[in-house]
Amino acid sequence: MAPEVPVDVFSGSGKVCAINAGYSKRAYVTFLAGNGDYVKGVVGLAKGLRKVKSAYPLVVAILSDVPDEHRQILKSQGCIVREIEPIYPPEHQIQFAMAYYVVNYSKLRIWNFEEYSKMMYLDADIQVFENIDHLFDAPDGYFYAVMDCFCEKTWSHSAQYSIGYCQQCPDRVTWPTDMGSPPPLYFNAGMFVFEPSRLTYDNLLHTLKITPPTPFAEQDFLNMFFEKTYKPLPLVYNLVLAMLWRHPENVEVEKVKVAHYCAAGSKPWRYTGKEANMDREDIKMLVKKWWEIYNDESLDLKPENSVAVAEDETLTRTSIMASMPEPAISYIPAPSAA
Ligand SMILES: O=c1ccn([C@@H]2O[C@H](COP(=O)(O)OP(=O)(O)O[C@H]3O[C@H](CO)[C@H](O)[C@H](O)[C@H]3O)[C@@H](O)[C@H]2O)c(=O)[nH]1
Ligand SMILES: O[C@H]1[C@H](O)[C@@H](O)[C@H](O)[C@@H](O)[C@H]1O
Ligand SMILES: [Mn+2]
Repeated sequence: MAPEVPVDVFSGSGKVCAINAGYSKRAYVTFLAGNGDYVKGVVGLAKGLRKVKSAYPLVVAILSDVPDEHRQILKSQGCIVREIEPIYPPEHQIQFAMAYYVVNYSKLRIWNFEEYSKMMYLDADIQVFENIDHLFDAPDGYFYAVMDCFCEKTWSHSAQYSIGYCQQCPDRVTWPTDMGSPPPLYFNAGMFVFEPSRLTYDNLLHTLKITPPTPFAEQDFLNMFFEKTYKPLPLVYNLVLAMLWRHPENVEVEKVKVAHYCAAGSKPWRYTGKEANMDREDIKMLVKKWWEIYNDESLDLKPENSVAVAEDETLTRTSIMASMPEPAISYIPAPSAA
């Protein structure tokens, strides 16, 4: 059934904006920084979402250092490219679990994408194997994400790691009473469902200003900020690959809907098989599945839709986006499921 089309938000263009139509108030969103190879991850993700016939478009929040050539590739794959300003944490001596994690604070800008009522954030190193659109139907007012695992070396700075505690198997090592109460549930921030909101956005930025950075950067920050509204999703919605060898009893790999290639050495576009655990059959299978999607030309955006991209680029920017830096955003319809 055709959704109701509300008032045109394109200032003075007189055109009805599909962004504002009911069906397009939801979108997937990812984040891209720099001129490196993460762009491949976004292309793979765009194609993966098309393969599973997602009904919603993929917005890519990019920093200004993403080269033009990469922006064009993303648009040609049907992505909605939105440039965002970087966000920095307050200055502080801190060692991030990975030095580049500092860039991820900029992700907080996606709370300002208020023309969407609900969004699902996916890291560029994520791939979807099944349609997960139904997660948008989860009740509003919560922050949905999958619980993380604390067992990899990236966690060696933490109290959890030092005593061998992991929330994925809380009975293995019980939390010692002399360490206070056990930490609250902690999610991996590579995948989450949230509601953009100016109020939340302002609050996030304000709170960040008074919050010293910590090793997992915005992931720690979001865990703290959304502690009370966090609702855990089943593991199949974000399989952090280390789960395969850290908690095999919790994983049924054939049921996984979303794989997160975050384990050291597992990014498919950099995969060599040499790092620890990377010679596992399940890892090889998941890397192969990623490449099959990435290389599948039938999943490229069809040329007839690309024309729509070019036409839409001539539209004036919405007032909501007027504060965004150039280049102007472009809107394209949800990628065809064909
Ligand atoms: O040079 C880069 C580095 C990162 N990214 C983007 O930032 C995301 C996060 O980086 P990784 O996927 O490499 O990080 P991890 O999965 O190891 O990190 C986890 O912890 C991070 C802490 O900052 C974030 O919360 C991230 O979403 C979460 O999955 C990438 O997917 C990608 O979307 C880039 O675009 N370019
Ligand atoms: O975000 C991080 C990262 O993705 C690591 O690779 C993983 O081992 C951690 O559990 C997670 O918190
Ligand atoms: Mn990731």
